[in-house]
Amino acid sequence: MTEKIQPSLRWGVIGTGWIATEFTRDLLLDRPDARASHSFVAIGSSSTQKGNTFVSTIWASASSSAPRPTVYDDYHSVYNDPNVDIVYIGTPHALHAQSCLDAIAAGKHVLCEKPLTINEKEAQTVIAAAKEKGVFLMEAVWTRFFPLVSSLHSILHVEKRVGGLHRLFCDFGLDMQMSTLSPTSRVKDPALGAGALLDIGIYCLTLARVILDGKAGVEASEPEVMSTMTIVDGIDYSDVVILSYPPSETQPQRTAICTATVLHKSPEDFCRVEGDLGSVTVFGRTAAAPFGFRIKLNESVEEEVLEFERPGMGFHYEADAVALDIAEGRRENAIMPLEETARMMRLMDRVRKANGVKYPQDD
Ligand SMILES: NC(=O)C1=CN([C@@H]2O[C@H](COP(=O)(O)OP(=O)(O)OC[C@H]3O[C@@H](n4cnc5c(N)ncnc54)[C@H](OP(=O)(O)O)[C@@H]3O)[C@@H](O)[C@H]2O)C=CC1
Ligand SMILES: O=C1OC[C@@H](O)[C@H](O)[C@H]1O
Repeated sequence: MTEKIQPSLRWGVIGTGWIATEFTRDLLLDRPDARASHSFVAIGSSSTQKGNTFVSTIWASASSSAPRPTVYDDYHSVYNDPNVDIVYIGTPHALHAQSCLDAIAAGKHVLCEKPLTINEKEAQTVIAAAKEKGVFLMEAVWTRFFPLVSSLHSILHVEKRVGGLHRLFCDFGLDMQMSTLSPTSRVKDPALGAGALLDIGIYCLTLARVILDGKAGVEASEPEVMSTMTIVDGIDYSDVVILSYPPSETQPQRTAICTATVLHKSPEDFCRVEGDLGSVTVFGRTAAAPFGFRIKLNESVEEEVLEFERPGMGFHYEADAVALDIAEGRRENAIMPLEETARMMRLMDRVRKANGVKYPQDD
């Protein structure tokens, strides 16, 4: 029997901040169960010194066999590097659209951090460009790829352990110490796309979709939306978004109450789903980093606890999925399809518009 060749990707990374560091570290981990292999060939940074520090810090602890990437003091050199298969975009929100367009124009596949862009209009432009160029594009909503999320979906929608679902509560709160941050911080500056909804609220909306929508894909039903936002210095510090899904042939009416704030840390039990037969509580560091969930059936006093370990932070789940897609000639991913990204951007546009939160890109 011939051994199947594992897909491999050569990454170019732009931006050398927090997420780019964690993403790169994770993909360099030795993983016995890896479904794909990843190497880093180019890093683009605003400065060579920053880029070199990024590489020396990460590669100091990476496997010694991992080759070091070329460091560029700009992003365009990464897009134009012939050794790069795919560009990972880890810059602030407002830069995503242009970086995606530039990478796509250079013929590169793209994995771009969430949110793909500032609004749906920009997202549609980027999606159209990727389709026209025939390259792969995905918004890096990494949580969708966690085994925890697929297990939760299967327990709720295939096994139907808690029966028909009624309500979901999900909170993503972080104390970002806003008063101490520079006005140019990406989580404070509206020009960079700051605001709780686009940065962290998106995770609760994602869990609401994955959990309350049986299909969680393009065929999912459209909810009614109600919302309120607390706005400080032009950005939303705290949000409440209520999604009300109409009853379907297979499910009763369902309501999701999604909250996000940059002022307070949410509790470890950050999400609860209630159904006819019981409830499920999802716990973890945040809605971006769930560790497990507990199932409590009405008839039982015991809770069943499922915990999920992952090597590193868990960024390899999305990266392996991308590598498999590209190796098999797909130009989008079935778990995070482009229409789903557009739909999520549309939902966030509606919430912002209803509450008067506007970015320069909305004009
Ligand atoms: N999936 C997840 O769990 C997470 C996702 N994210 C997403 O990742 C993206 C980046 O977030 P994060 O890593 O926290 O941000 P950081 O501020 O830590 O890093 C952003 C990097 O982008 C580059 N950059 C280019 N222009 C600017 C600018 N005007 N201001 C600041 N940085 C700039 C810089 O790299 P350089 O100077 O080298 O060019 C900087 O280091 C966001 O889209 C965010 O939503 C963030 C955290 C977690
Ligand atoms: O995606 C994210 O998840 C973790 C948060 O710390 C960060 O601000 C956000 O961008």
